[in-house]
Amino acid sequence: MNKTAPKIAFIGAGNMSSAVIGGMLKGHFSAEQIIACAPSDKNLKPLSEQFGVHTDHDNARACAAADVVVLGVKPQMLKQVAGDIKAHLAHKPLIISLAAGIPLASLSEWLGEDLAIVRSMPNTPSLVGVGAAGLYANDNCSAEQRDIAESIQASVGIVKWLEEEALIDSIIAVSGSGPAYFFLAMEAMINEGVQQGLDRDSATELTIQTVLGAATLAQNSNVDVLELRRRVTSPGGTTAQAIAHFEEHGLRELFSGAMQACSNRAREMAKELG
Ligand SMILES: NC(=O)C1=CN([C@@H]2O[C@H](COP(=O)(O)OP(=O)(O)OC[C@H]3O[C@@H](n4cnc5c(N)ncnc54)[C@H](O)[C@@H]3O)[C@@H](O)[C@H]2O)C=CC1
Ligand SMILES: O=C(O)[C@@H]1CCC=N1
Repeated sequence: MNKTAPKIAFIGAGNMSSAVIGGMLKGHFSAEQIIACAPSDKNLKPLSEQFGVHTDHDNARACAAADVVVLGVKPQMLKQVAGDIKAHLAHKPLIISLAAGIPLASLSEWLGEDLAIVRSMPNTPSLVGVGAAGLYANDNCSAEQRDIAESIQASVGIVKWLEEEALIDSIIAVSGSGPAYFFLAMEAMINEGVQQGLDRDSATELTIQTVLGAATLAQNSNVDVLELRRRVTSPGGTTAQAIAHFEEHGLRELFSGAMQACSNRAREMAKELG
């Protein structure tokens, strides 16, 4: 393996692969090192035009030349793709699977029991360098391979190594799917802002800045989010009314239920697809 500039093949070039590739290029990786594969040009063209990475329609050829193979296809496609590339992994590249709900046991069975495999659960804010990922490696991974997996994810955001594979399903519930919860909340806030008379552009800009501001403040404060909320909430004031409405209507239970549904679905997918 080329330790300084490993060749990295992304199999699947959709939302998540594009987000990681885009973020990597803003970090210390070069377009020269990266090849993205997909059946059609629809996803590949923007990647070659925007980022200048190599592209190919041939998964097997890209895998045969790679030090690291990142599996970025839908979980439903993974078994078939694994079957197509298995014969081209004799040089034992590091495999990184981004797939939700596909356990290491299935990946090893489909690709080769002796391969070093890391499960990674990133999220789409990787594209702008503020991703959050959880990693879990099988016992075949060397320290050097763990470092490579970590350096790919660390170039696009924060990384947490997990003690148990099952915790990948918790990472999905918190950060893998998490951006969607906030996009939904933002959509609702924008629509209500418009309902109350703001123009859509202003409502959108103010909502985005508020979410960014809250996250940035939480990240840079030495107090917890509960205290930060208290500081917004004047007794007898406006925020208190909004928070009381959320509490009365079970916002906490809604989050718990949604996040449990999320990780339960990952476990179901493992039974259906793994
Ligand atoms: N979208 C997200 O926020 C996250 C997704 N993931 C995981 O990332 C993986 C990819 O998800 P998305 O990027 O959202 O899906 P997507 O549908 O946007 O991308 C899938 C890509 O695979 C390509 N593809 C389909 N068949 C192929 C084949 N036979 N060979 C090579 N490429 C093929 C498609 O052309 C497309 O480029 C999934 O396993 C998902 O669980 C993980 C974390 C977050
Ligand atoms: O919805 C999904 O299945 C993927 C995994 C985490 C985020 N998106």
